[in-house]
Amino acid sequence: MSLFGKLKDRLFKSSSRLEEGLDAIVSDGGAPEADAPQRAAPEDRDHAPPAPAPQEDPAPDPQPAPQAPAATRPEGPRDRADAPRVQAAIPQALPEEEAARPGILGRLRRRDASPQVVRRALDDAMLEQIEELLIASDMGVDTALRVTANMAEGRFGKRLSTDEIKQVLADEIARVLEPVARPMPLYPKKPQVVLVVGVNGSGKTTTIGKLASQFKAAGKTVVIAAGDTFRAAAVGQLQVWGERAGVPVLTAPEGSDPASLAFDAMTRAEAEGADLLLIDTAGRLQNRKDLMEELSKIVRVIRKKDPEAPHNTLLVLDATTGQNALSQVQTFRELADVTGLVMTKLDGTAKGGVLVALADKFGLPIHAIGVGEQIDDLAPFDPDEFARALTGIDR
Ligand SMILES: Nc1nc2c(ncn2[C@@H]2O[C@H](COP(=O)(O)OP(=O)(O)OP(=O)(O)O)[C@@H](O)[C@H]2O)c(=O)[nH]1
Repeated sequence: MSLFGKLKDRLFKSSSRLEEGLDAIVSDGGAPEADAPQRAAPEDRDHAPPAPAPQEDPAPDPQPAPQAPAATRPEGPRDRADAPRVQAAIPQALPEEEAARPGILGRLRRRDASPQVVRRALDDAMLEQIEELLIASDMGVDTALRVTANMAEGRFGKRLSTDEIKQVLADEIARVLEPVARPMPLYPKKPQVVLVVGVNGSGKTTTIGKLASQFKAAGKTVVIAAGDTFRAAAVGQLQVWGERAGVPVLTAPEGSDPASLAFDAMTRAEAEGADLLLIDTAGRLQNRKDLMEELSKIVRVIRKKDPEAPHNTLLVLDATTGQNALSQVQTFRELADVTGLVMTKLDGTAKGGVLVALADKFGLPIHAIGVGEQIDDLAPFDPDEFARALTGIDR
């Protein structure tokens, strides 16, 4: 199955909720009409999206991982724009004499070629209903308002079908997501230190395992440090993932100082000439002050070896927590200098919309998304693909 198929399949809960909601909204006050190609004016997009922010990072490695293999990348919007033309070509393919003939068969065929669809005029009431639907899919009030306002621009009063609304919605969502969709930058620095933070259970361990596996597959040497030294189970889990990924995991006795482990891990990674050092950390938000001290001590100590470390601080967020993810970003930004996000558990949640809210509110890069528990279930974040999966657009 293609990556798009997998993502769409796994985002089923979000997309089906949106899809059903849109169907109900259009039916409520809409009327069936011939499926003339009343496409939602793509030319309305003259307020062009800002170009994706250039990576300020100095000289990123030309082969950043994780990257989707080119073959699995979805088609871009330009490819999609071609689709209606292909569909529109089908009725024209009728044999000439049959199309000209006013007989029953000809009329039937023509009717088949233009099935009825329900359309509804885009008005304030409809926009409000769409807004509510987006809020219910965890997009948050501000983002839902912005997305619907953009949808209305140049389309107010136009009659739209569910499919046309889905397309407009997907375009608007992709516009919000485009500036933040950036793979984790890689630097020529050895070792590049990646501090991984997030609340317990958000998927840090799993994400570290998946990242280690992908970096290794991309030819990088990786070392993992099990920095949550207070929880033996967490260390054990990380060791399992290290084995799966074929990457060494440095551990320390239970209850020992995580900063001292981080220092030892730096020493080893340097000695071995490792490309990357991934440091797991504790996620006990119950005592914020302790956690802040613990994280800042890790940073202080590794900076004795490299004043620029950590080069990345990844915040791992569990998508199933919905709006809670927003407050986690706020909190962790106070605890650490978060440079990018990884969103996990997007499979099987109806709360995928939170990612749009996160992009809109914080503008932090989203490096990757977790779509399952297996080692290869970490996908690069592709805004167009995600927007289509979220809105339930079929390929
Ligand atoms: N379905 C799904 N499950 C995931 C994903 N990522 C992680 N998980 C599961 O979420 C649970 C918690 O993941 P961990 O990686 O242990 O989370 P953690 O943040 O390290 O948690 P602690 O070890 O408690 O600090 C595990 O059961 C994982 O299998 C994902 O993308 N999709």
